[in-house]
Amino acid sequence: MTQGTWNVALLQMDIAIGEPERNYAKLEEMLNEAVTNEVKPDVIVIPEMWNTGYALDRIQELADPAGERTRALLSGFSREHGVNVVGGSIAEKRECGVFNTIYAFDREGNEAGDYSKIHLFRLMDEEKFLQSGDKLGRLELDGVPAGMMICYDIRFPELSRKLALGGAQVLFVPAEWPNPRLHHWRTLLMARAIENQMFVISCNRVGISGTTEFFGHSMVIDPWGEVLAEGDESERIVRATIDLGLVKDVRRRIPIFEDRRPSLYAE
Ligand SMILES: O=C(O)CCC(=O)C(=O)O
Repeated sequence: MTQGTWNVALLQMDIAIGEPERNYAKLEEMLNEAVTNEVKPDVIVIPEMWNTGYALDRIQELADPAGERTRALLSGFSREHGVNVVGGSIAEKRECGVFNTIYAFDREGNEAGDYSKIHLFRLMDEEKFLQSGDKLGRLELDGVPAGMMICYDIRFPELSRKLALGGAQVLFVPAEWPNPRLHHWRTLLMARAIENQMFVISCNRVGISGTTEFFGHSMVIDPWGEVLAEGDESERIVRATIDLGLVKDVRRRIPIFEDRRPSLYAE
Protein backbone atom coordinates (compact mmCIF):
# COMPACT_ATOMS: atom_id res chain seq x y z
CA MET A 1 0.00 0.00 0.00
CA THR A 2 1.31 3.45 -0.84
CA GLN A 3 -0.03 6.09 1.54
CA GLY A 4 -3.82 6.01 1.48
CA THR A 5 -4.31 3.81 -1.58
CA TRP A 6 -5.23 0.17 -2.04
CA ASN A 7 -4.72 -2.04 -5.05
CA VAL A 8 -7.63 -4.43 -5.06
CA ALA A 9 -7.94 -7.70 -6.97
CA LEU A 10 -11.30 -9.42 -7.39
CA LEU A 11 -11.16 -13.10 -8.26
CA GLN A 12 -14.14 -13.36 -10.58
CA MET A 13 -14.07 -17.16 -10.68
CA ASP A 14 -16.25 -19.88 -12.11
CA ILE A 15 -17.38 -22.34 -9.43
CA ALA A 16 -17.91 -26.08 -9.94
CA ILE A 17 -21.15 -27.00 -8.20
CA GLY A 18 -20.69 -29.63 -5.51
CA GLU A 19 -16.96 -30.09 -6.25
CA PRO A 20 -14.91 -28.54 -3.44
CA GLU A 21 -11.63 -30.14 -4.60
CA ARG A 22 -11.87 -28.46 -7.99
CA ASN A 23 -12.82 -25.18 -6.39
CA TYR A 24 -9.95 -25.18 -3.88
CA ALA A 25 -7.53 -25.95 -6.74
CA LYS A 26 -8.99 -23.16 -8.91
CA LEU A 27 -8.89 -20.71 -6.03
CA GLU A 28 -5.22 -21.42 -5.32
CA GLU A 29 -4.41 -20.89 -8.99
CA MET A 30 -6.21 -17.55 -9.04
CA LEU A 31 -4.72 -16.41 -5.72
CA ASN A 32 -1.24 -17.08 -7.08
CA GLU A 33 -2.04 -15.27 -10.31
CA ALA A 34 -3.32 -12.30 -8.28
CA VAL A 35 -0.02 -11.84 -6.44
CA THR A 36 2.30 -12.45 -9.39
CA ASN A 37 1.02 -9.36 -11.22
CA GLU A 38 3.39 -6.39 -11.42
CA VAL A 39 0.89 -4.40 -9.34
CA LYS A 40 0.83 -6.23 -6.03
CA PRO A 41 -2.64 -6.33 -4.48
CA ASP A 42 -3.30 -4.95 -1.01
CA VAL A 43 -6.69 -6.66 -0.78
CA ILE A 44 -8.01 -9.75 -2.58
CA VAL A 45 -11.75 -10.51 -2.68
CA ILE A 46 -13.37 -13.85 -3.59
CA PRO A 47 -17.03 -14.61 -4.59
CA GLU A 48 -19.82 -16.12 -2.47
CA MET A 49 -20.02 -19.88 -1.69
CA TRP A 50 -16.90 -20.54 -3.74
CA ASN A 51 -16.09 -23.88 -2.09
CA THR A 52 -19.32 -25.70 -3.00
CA GLY A 53 -21.52 -23.45 -5.14
CA TYR A 54 -25.25 -23.87 -4.51
CA ALA A 55 -25.16 -27.66 -4.06
CA LEU A 56 -27.71 -27.17 -1.29
CA ASP A 57 -29.15 -30.70 -1.28
CA ARG A 58 -25.65 -32.04 -0.37
CA ILE A 59 -24.47 -29.05 1.61
CA GLN A 60 -24.28 -30.91 4.95
CA GLU A 61 -21.72 -33.33 3.57
CA LEU A 62 -19.83 -30.76 1.43
CA ALA A 63 -19.55 -27.77 3.78
CA ASP A 64 -16.19 -27.04 5.42
CA PRO A 65 -16.38 -28.08 9.13
CA ALA A 66 -15.87 -24.89 11.20
CA GLY A 67 -14.29 -23.38 8.07
CA GLU A 68 -11.01 -24.99 9.14
CA ARG A 69 -9.64 -25.96 5.75
CA THR A 70 -10.49 -22.57 4.27
CA ARG A 71 -9.13 -20.62 7.20
CA ALA A 72 -5.83 -22.50 7.13
CA LEU A 73 -5.49 -21.87 3.38
CA LEU A 74 -6.38 -18.18 3.44
CA SER A 75 -4.53 -17.34 6.62
CA GLY A 76 -1.37 -19.04 5.29
CA PHE A 77 -1.70 -17.27 1.95
CA SER A 78 -2.23 -13.83 3.52
CA ARG A 79 0.80 -14.25 5.76
CA GLU A 80 3.06 -15.62 3.02
CA HIS A 81 2.23 -12.81 0.59
CA GLY A 82 1.57 -9.97 3.05
CA VAL A 83 -1.87 -9.31 1.56
CA ASN A 84 -5.33 -8.80 3.06
CA VAL A 85 -7.90 -11.38 1.93
CA VAL A 86 -11.68 -11.07 2.17
CA GLY A 87 -12.28 -14.77 1.67
CA GLY A 88 -15.49 -14.66 -0.33
CA SER A 89 -17.91 -16.82 1.47
CA ILE A 90 -17.94 -20.54 1.99
CA ALA A 91 -20.46 -23.10 3.05
CA GLU A 92 -19.34 -23.57 6.64
CA LYS A 93 -20.57 -26.44 8.80
CA ARG A 94 -21.23 -25.91 12.48
CA GLU A 95 -22.99 -28.15 14.99
CA CYS A 96 -26.21 -26.19 14.59
CA GLY A 97 -26.20 -26.22 10.78
CA VAL A 98 -24.55 -24.80 7.69
CA PHE A 99 -23.82 -21.07 7.33
CA ASN A 100 -22.80 -18.90 4.38
CA THR A 101 -19.73 -17.32 5.95
CA ILE A 102 -16.95 -14.90 5.06
CA TYR A 103 -13.61 -15.12 6.82
CA ALA A 104 -11.25 -12.20 6.31
CA PHE A 105 -7.52 -12.11 7.04
CA ASP A 106 -5.01 -9.31 7.47
CA ARG A 107 -1.49 -9.18 6.04
CA GLU A 108 -0.11 -11.12 9.00
CA GLY A 109 -2.58 -13.94 8.45
CA ASN A 110 -4.66 -13.00 11.50
CA GLU A 111 -8.42 -13.35 11.28
CA ALA A 112 -9.67 -9.78 10.81
CA GLY A 113 -13.37 -10.60 10.93
CA ASP A 114 -16.08 -13.01 9.94
CA TYR A 115 -19.64 -12.60 8.77
CA SER A 116 -22.43 -15.10 8.12
CA LYS A 117 -25.12 -13.97 5.66
CA ILE A 118 -28.12 -12.68 7.58
CA HIS A 119 -30.65 -12.34 4.73
CA LEU A 120 -31.17 -15.77 3.21
CA PHE A 121 -32.34 -15.73 -0.41
CA ARG A 122 -35.61 -17.63 -0.89
CA LEU A 123 -35.37 -17.66 -4.68
CA MET A 124 -32.41 -20.01 -4.28
CA ASP A 125 -33.94 -21.96 -1.35
CA GLU A 126 -31.21 -20.80 1.01
CA GLU A 127 -33.59 -20.63 3.95
CA LYS A 128 -34.40 -24.36 3.59
CA PHE A 129 -30.77 -25.48 3.87
CA LEU A 130 -28.79 -22.73 5.59
CA GLN A 131 -28.84 -20.96 8.94
CA SER A 132 -28.69 -17.19 9.00
CA GLY A 133 -26.03 -15.26 10.90
CA ASP A 134 -26.94 -12.91 13.71
CA LYS A 135 -24.24 -10.30 13.78
CA LEU A 136 -22.96 -7.53 11.52
CA GLY A 137 -19.83 -7.91 9.40
CA ARG A 138 -17.35 -5.36 10.69
CA LEU A 139 -13.59 -5.48 10.24
CA GLU A 140 -10.51 -3.32 9.96
CA LEU A 141 -7.78 -3.83 7.36
CA ASP A 142 -4.61 -1.70 7.46
CA GLY A 143 -6.45 0.45 10.02
CA VAL A 144 -9.30 1.16 7.56
CA PRO A 145 -12.76 0.44 9.03
CA ALA A 146 -14.85 -1.65 6.66
CA GLY A 147 -17.97 -3.78 6.43
CA MET A 148 -18.95 -7.06 4.81
CA MET A 149 -22.27 -8.08 3.30
CA ILE A 150 -23.17 -10.99 1.01
CA CYS A 151 -25.14 -10.82 -2.26
CA TYR A 152 -28.88 -10.47 -1.42
CA ASP A 153 -27.88 -8.25 1.56
CA ILE A 154 -27.41 -5.31 -0.84
CA ARG A 155 -31.22 -5.12 -1.17
CA PHE A 156 -31.36 -4.00 2.49
CA PRO A 157 -30.09 -0.41 2.66
CA GLU A 158 -30.55 -0.36 6.44
CA LEU A 159 -27.69 -2.81 6.78
CA SER A 160 -25.10 -0.85 4.82
CA ARG A 161 -26.24 2.37 6.51
CA LYS A 162 -25.69 0.76 9.91
CA LEU A 163 -22.19 -0.31 8.86
CA ALA A 164 -21.47 3.21 7.56
CA LEU A 165 -22.74 4.79 10.79
CA GLY A 166 -20.41 2.42 12.63
CA GLY A 167 -17.51 3.95 10.71
CA ALA A 168 -17.12 1.71 7.64
CA GLN A 169 -15.44 3.45 4.71
CA VAL A 170 -15.32 0.39 2.47
CA LEU A 171 -17.99 -2.24 1.90
CA PHE A 172 -16.99 -5.69 0.63
CA VAL A 173 -19.68 -7.71 -1.18
CA PRO A 174 -18.94 -11.26 -2.31
CA ALA A 175 -21.81 -12.61 -4.44
CA GLU A 176 -23.35 -15.28 -6.66
CA TRP A 177 -25.78 -12.92 -8.35
CA PRO A 178 -27.43 -14.49 -11.39
CA ASN A 179 -28.91 -13.41 -14.68
CA PRO A 180 -31.16 -11.70 -15.59
CA ARG A 181 -30.87 -9.11 -12.80
CA LEU A 182 -27.75 -7.25 -13.92
CA HIS A 183 -29.63 -3.96 -13.76
CA HIS A 184 -30.51 -4.56 -10.09
CA TRP A 185 -26.95 -5.63 -9.25
CA ARG A 186 -25.31 -2.53 -10.75
CA THR A 187 -27.93 -0.06 -9.50
CA LEU A 188 -28.04 -1.38 -5.93
CA LEU A 189 -24.25 -1.43 -5.61
CA MET A 190 -23.97 2.12 -6.94
CA ALA A 191 -26.76 3.27 -4.62
CA ARG A 192 -25.05 1.73 -1.57
CA ALA A 193 -21.82 3.57 -2.52
CA ILE A 194 -23.48 6.95 -3.18
CA GLU A 195 -25.89 7.00 -0.22
CA ASN A 196 -23.22 5.93 2.27
CA GLN A 197 -20.34 7.77 0.59
CA MET A 198 -18.17 4.71 0.84
CA PHE A 199 -16.21 2.44 -1.51
CA VAL A 200 -18.14 -0.64 -2.61
CA ILE A 201 -15.98 -3.56 -3.69
CA SER A 202 -18.03 -6.46 -5.00
CA CYS A 203 -16.94 -9.80 -6.42
CA ASN A 204 -19.45 -11.90 -8.34
CA ARG A 205 -18.87 -15.33 -9.86
CA VAL A 206 -19.17 -16.25 -13.52
CA GLY A 207 -20.28 -19.46 -15.25
CA ILE A 208 -23.34 -21.66 -15.45
CA SER A 209 -24.68 -23.85 -12.68
CA GLY A 210 -27.61 -26.08 -13.73
CA THR A 211 -30.02 -23.68 -15.36
CA THR A 212 -28.62 -20.59 -13.65
CA GLU A 213 -26.16 -18.26 -15.35
CA PHE A 214 -23.88 -15.89 -13.45
CA PHE A 215 -22.68 -12.75 -15.17
CA GLY A 216 -19.66 -11.58 -13.21
CA HIS A 217 -19.58 -7.78 -13.50
CA SER A 218 -17.61 -7.53 -10.27
CA MET A 219 -17.40 -3.85 -9.48
CA VAL A 220 -15.26 -1.32 -7.68
CA ILE A 221 -17.27 1.86 -7.05
CA ASP A 222 -15.97 4.99 -5.36
CA PRO A 223 -17.86 7.08 -2.74
CA TRP A 224 -19.03 9.48 -5.47
CA GLY A 225 -20.61 6.58 -7.36
CA GLU A 226 -18.02 6.37 -10.13
CA VAL A 227 -17.31 2.86 -11.38
CA LEU A 228 -13.52 2.43 -11.20
CA ALA A 229 -13.51 -1.11 -12.55
CA GLU A 230 -16.07 -3.61 -13.76
CA GLY A 231 -15.61 -7.18 -14.93
CA ASP A 232 -17.13 -8.69 -18.04
CA GLU A 233 -18.73 -12.15 -18.05
CA SER A 234 -15.48 -14.13 -18.25
CA GLU A 235 -13.36 -15.75 -15.57
CA ARG A 236 -10.67 -13.23 -14.77
CA ILE A 237 -9.14 -11.03 -12.13
CA VAL A 238 -10.60 -7.53 -11.97
CA ARG A 239 -8.18 -4.93 -10.63
CA ALA A 240 -8.44 -1.35 -9.45
CA THR A 241 -6.55 1.16 -7.35
CA ILE A 242 -8.57 3.13 -4.85
CA ASP A 243 -7.69 6.34 -3.03
CA LEU A 244 -9.09 5.91 0.46
CA GLY A 245 -8.86 9.67 1.15
CA LEU A 246 -11.81 10.17 -1.19
CA VAL A 247 -14.26 9.05 1.52
CA LYS A 248 -13.43 12.07 3.64
CA ASP A 249 -13.54 14.43 0.64
CA VAL A 250 -16.98 13.26 -0.48
CA ARG A 251 -18.37 13.31 3.07
CA ARG A 252 -17.13 16.88 3.42
CA ARG A 253 -18.55 17.94 0.05
CA ILE A 254 -22.09 16.72 0.78
CA PRO A 255 -22.33 16.23 4.55
CA ILE A 256 -25.20 13.74 4.65
CA PHE A 257 -24.12 12.25 7.95
CA GLU A 258 -24.53 15.66 9.57
CA ASP A 259 -27.86 16.34 7.83
CA ARG A 260 -29.66 13.10 8.76
CA ARG A 261 -32.91 13.40 10.81
CA PRO A 262 -33.03 9.95 12.42
CA SER A 263 -35.67 10.99 14.96
CA LEU A 264 -38.13 11.19 12.06
CA TYR A 265 -37.39 7.94 10.31
CA ALA A 266 -35.14 5.58 12.28
CA GLU A 267 -36.99 2.48 13.52
O1 LIG B 1 -31.23 -10.56 -4.87
C1 LIG B 1 -30.94 -11.11 -5.93
O2 LIG B 1 -31.49 -10.83 -6.99
C2 LIG B 1 -29.87 -12.18 -5.97
C3 LIG B 1 -29.45 -12.63 -4.62
C4 LIG B 1 -28.69 -13.90 -4.65
O3 LIG B 1 -28.50 -14.51 -5.67
C5 LIG B 1 -28.11 -14.43 -3.41
O4 LIG B 1 -28.20 -13.80 -2.35
O5 LIG B 1 -27.48 -15.50 -3.48
